[in-house]
Amino acid sequence: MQAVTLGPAGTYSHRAASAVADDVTFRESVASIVDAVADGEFRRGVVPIENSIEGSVTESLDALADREVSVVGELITPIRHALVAQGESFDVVASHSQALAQCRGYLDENYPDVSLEAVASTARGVERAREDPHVAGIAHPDTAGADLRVLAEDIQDRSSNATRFLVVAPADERSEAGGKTSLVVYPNANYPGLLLELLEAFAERDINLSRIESRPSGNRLGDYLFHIDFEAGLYEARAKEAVADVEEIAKKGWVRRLGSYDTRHVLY
Ligand SMILES: O=C(O)C(=O)C[C@]1(C(=O)O)C=C[C@@H](O)C=C1
Repeated sequence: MQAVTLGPAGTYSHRAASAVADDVTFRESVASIVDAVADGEFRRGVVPIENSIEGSVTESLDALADREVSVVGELITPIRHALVAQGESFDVVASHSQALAQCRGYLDENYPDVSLEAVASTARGVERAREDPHVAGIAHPDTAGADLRVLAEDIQDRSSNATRFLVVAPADERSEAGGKTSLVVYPNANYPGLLLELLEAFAERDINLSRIESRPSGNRLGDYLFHIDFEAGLYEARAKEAVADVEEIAKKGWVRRLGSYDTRHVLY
C-alpha cells in the first residue's frame, strides 16, 4: 500500500505512516496531504492530529473539515526528541513548530539565547542543520545519520510525549466498523444550550466522548464547527441514534461523518 505523509523522509509522520504503508511519499504540509487523498492521487494519507503536550495540530483539523475524506485508522506513537547539529555551538534551532513547543522548557533552560525557526517538519530542520553549522535541529535521533551529532536525547518537556495521527482515505472507504468514530459538526446556529444538546446526544446513550474541539468556521467571528471523537462504532444502534440527534441539532449546517476506526499503538 502507498501512503502520502509529511516529509522529507525521517519525520515522525513518516515513521507512523510506515506502519500502514510499505511505500511512503511526501508532501510539505498536512493540508496538501489531505488534498492529495481527496483528489484521488493516493488512497492513504497520514496526518498528525494531536500531541499530548502541545494539543491540536489545527492545520489537520481544518483540512479534515474542508475536504471530503474518511478516517480509517488512528496511530499513536511516542515522541522522543533529540537535539542534532554539526557541533556544540549554534545560534538557531530549526524544527516543526509542534516539536519546538514540545521542547520549550528544555530550550529556555539550556539555550536561552538561540533563536527558534519553525520549518515544515522536524526532518526539514535536520536538513537545515546539515547545510549550516550555525543551525541545530530537533527531531528523532536517527535523523542525525553519520554526519550530524546527537547533542542531547529525550529533550521533550514530558517523558510521556505522544502524538496521535489519523489515517485518511477517500470518502468512499468510510467504514462503520471500529471502536471509535470522528465527526465534524457545523451547527450554523448559536443559542443557549446548543453545546449541551450536542453533548447530551452522547451522554444519554452512555457513549464516552474522547475529544471535542471547536474551530472557527471562518464564516464570521464567534461561529464555530466542532470536531467530535467518541468511543463507539457507527455500526452500533446507539451511535446511529446519537448521530441522528446531532444531525437534527445541526440541520441549518452540516455533519461530516469521517467514519469509524480502530487505534494502533506504534513503537519505533
Ligand atoms: O515534523 C514531523 O516530524 C512531523 O511528523 C510533524 C509532527 C506534528 O505535526 O506534530 C509530528 C509529531 C511530533 O509531534 C512533531 C511534529
